[in-house]
Amino acid sequence: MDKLLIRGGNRLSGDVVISGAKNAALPILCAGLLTADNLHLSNIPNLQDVSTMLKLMRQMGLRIEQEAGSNKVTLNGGDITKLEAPYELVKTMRASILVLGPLLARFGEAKVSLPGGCAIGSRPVDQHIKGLQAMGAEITIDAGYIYAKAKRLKGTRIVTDMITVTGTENLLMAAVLADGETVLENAAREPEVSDLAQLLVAMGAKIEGIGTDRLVIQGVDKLHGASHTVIADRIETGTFLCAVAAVGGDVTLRNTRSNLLDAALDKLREAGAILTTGEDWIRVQMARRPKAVSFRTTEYPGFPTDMQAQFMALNCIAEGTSHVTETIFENRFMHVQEMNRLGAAIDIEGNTAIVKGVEKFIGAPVMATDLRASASLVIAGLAAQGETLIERIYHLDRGYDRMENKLSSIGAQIERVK
Ligand SMILES: CC(=O)N[C@H]1[C@@H](OP(=O)(O)OP(=O)(O)OC[C@H]2O[C@@H](n3ccc(=O)[nH]c3=O)[C@H](O)[C@@H]2O)O[C@H](CO)[C@@H](O)[C@@H]1O
Ligand SMILES: C=C(OP(=O)(O)O)C(=O)O
Repeated sequence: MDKLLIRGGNRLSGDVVISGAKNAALPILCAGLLTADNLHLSNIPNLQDVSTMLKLMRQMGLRIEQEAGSNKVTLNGGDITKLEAPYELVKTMRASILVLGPLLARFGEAKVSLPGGCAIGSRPVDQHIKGLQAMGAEITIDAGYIYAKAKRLKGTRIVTDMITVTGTENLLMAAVLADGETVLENAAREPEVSDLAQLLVAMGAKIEGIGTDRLVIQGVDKLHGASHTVIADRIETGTFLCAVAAVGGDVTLRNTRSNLLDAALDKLREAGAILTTGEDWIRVQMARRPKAVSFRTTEYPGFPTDMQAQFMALNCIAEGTSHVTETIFENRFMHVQEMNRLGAAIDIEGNTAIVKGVEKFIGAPVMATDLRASASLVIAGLAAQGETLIERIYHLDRGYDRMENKLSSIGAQIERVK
């Protein structure tokens, strides 16, 4: 199993090109199930979850063309034969639940494995199911599979109990081919939801309220092909910004947008980073020890839960004490124990971590437990004195496009070892 070996202490400098967003690319690939025409997609990131999603799509009968070494993918859903997402693929990637809405909307039938609970929380899909049932689907759950059937989904008003990102995306993809009007209240406003909605509009869908918490969809009979460029990955962007803020340096991130992560950028400025931004770049300069910053995670446009662990790494070596409150997932502090192994001083009280800044991390062997926890350990390793060996980095590979290559190119000493 691959591991990452990091020798900490190097300042970072140079340019990094940010990839397309994982959390936009995954639902967008599922939109390929909604039409028999070609979807031409660009800026698809090269990461494990995308490979898994493409494998799932191929199994269903989608034709996929992908030029080697390019970030372009063409999908054709003209010959879909298998309306099923099996456990073997769903268990490695939660986003595979996103095939449920499109399959049901276009083919009236789907069999999708229930995604298992994972390290960050129980993550049920009851809101996806409740919404589809409200649209007239008959849904049963048997032996770990969701069996869904509907002659044609019917538009209706759906109010989800909480804001759910993939729940909104699943119901949106169901609603675009439903009969009549669907109103999604309490919709997620994450930029990745809007990116999916923009693609659906390019395919002929009728959607109003994009970017708001109320999406109004007029169902159409058929969608057609389209071309779309996936938005920049704001979480990859934030991860690199945190790395520079933790170890110091001067780095410009290209192909990204500062207005996708305002809350995180405010916190970085508070921590002492100097940020300058252009239309598609962000420059970060850090020449001091970071200052501790307190925050609570919330839905977009608030501080993203997917950046909590990386900022925790920064706080560990900051001047002062911070309070970090996680409000989205009930078990997203798995990195705390590993950071304490690297010399951090973190206590947990309920859903708040109290982080007392220490002078430095000291390198040690640690274990990655989930995707963003892995990224936070990489940041800790880059800032640490001595060597850090991170095990189980398959979590990192799920969601980052060649992270160690990008970090090496700006001066980090990081290598993949067996
Ligand atoms: C592939 C993808 O886009 N993943 C992102 C998506 O995950 P995901 O879409 O799974 O996260 P949700 O927004 O659905 O989850 C928010 C909260 O609602 C709960 N919930 C959700 C659905 C449901 O049917 N019932 C229920 O109880 C969840 O357990 C969680 O506590 O949004 C999360 C929150 O920004 C991010 O951390 C993930 O990176
Ligand atoms: C939790 C995440 O992803 P997923 O929903 O795919 O598990 C993430 O991207 O941080």
